[in-house]
Amino acid sequence: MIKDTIRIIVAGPRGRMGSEALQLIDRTAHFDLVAAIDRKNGGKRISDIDGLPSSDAVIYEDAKACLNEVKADVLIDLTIPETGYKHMKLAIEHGVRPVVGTSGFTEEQVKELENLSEEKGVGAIIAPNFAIGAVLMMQFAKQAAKYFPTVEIIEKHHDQKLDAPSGTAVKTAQLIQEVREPAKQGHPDEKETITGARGADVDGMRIHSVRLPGLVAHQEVIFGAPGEQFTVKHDSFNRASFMSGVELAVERVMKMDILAYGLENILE
Ligand SMILES: NC(=O)C1=CN([C@@H]2O[C@H](COP(=O)(O)OP(=O)(O)OC[C@H]3O[C@@H](n4cnc5c(N)ncnc54)[C@H](OP(=O)(O)O)[C@@H]3O)[C@@H](O)[C@H]2O)C=CC1
Ligand SMILES: O=C(O)C1=N[C@H](C(=O)O)C[C@H](O)C1
Repeated sequence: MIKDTIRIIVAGPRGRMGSEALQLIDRTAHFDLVAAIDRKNGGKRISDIDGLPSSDAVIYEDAKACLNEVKADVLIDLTIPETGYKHMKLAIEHGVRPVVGTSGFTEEQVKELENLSEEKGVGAIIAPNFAIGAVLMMQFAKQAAKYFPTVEIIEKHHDQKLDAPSGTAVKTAQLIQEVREPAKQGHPDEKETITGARGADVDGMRIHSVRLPGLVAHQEVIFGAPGEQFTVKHDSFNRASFMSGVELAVERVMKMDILAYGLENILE
């Protein structure tokens, strides 16, 4: 079956994820890179940048100008939280469907974007993690939390990551919150002698963020009960692990008219 071409803008094309997304577009017959948004190299073409695929797509530094001048169906954003949020709003206002992997949005920002997407009838996806295994790990964690409400999340990432906790850990905690009553964990009288020792507190469950060179993206969710422990774990060893999710999101967003927060909402 011949699929309709999907015209795509990528924001953050020089980044670890953005450059991987360009390769995905390059090898996918019905994906067409029509422009990129970067904070430098305005006016150049993607093929002018060392290490990026051969493409005539023009780079814009001004996101608004890009969306005004270029006909596009989807904006893939893989930048930083403040920029990703602005790009997402702009895209929806221009009728371009955003697929956003950028992490670090606040709950209020997600809510605002949900409302905007619904109001404009423009589909959108925010995926805290595009790796299918990570999505399953989050769903299994939610399922386990019904039976094991005492839980700690340990996420481990490369040391160039800007946000902590990771978007995946935040989403995991939110999914667990749907089935777990708030309850303080640990000893009722426990005290941190060094601030932060017990990690971030979400309704009494804890999130710990590890940042080390050599890591990519890893998370374990550890459930404890008297005499037993249950762990759900996922590892991304490279950024190719995220690309099947990006591809799926680009395909699915074309048929959507509201925002989905989390890839689990579009998996069949
Ligand atoms: N959902 C998922 O599955 C995944 C999500 N992520 C998230 O994706 C985002 C990007 O990650 P990663 O690729 O590792 O990060 P990188 O730092 O490698 O890439 C980010 C890119 O965004 C660029 N950028 C920053 N500001 C702007 C701007 N105003 N306009 C255009 N481009 C801009 C940066 O430019 P410069 O180089 O000049 O700083 C850089 O090239 C992060 O939020 C990360 O958490 C990462 C992996 C998987
Ligand atoms: O910055 C990263 O690398 C990643 N960010 C996302 C997150 O914050 O969860 C997804 C993945 O963990 C990789």
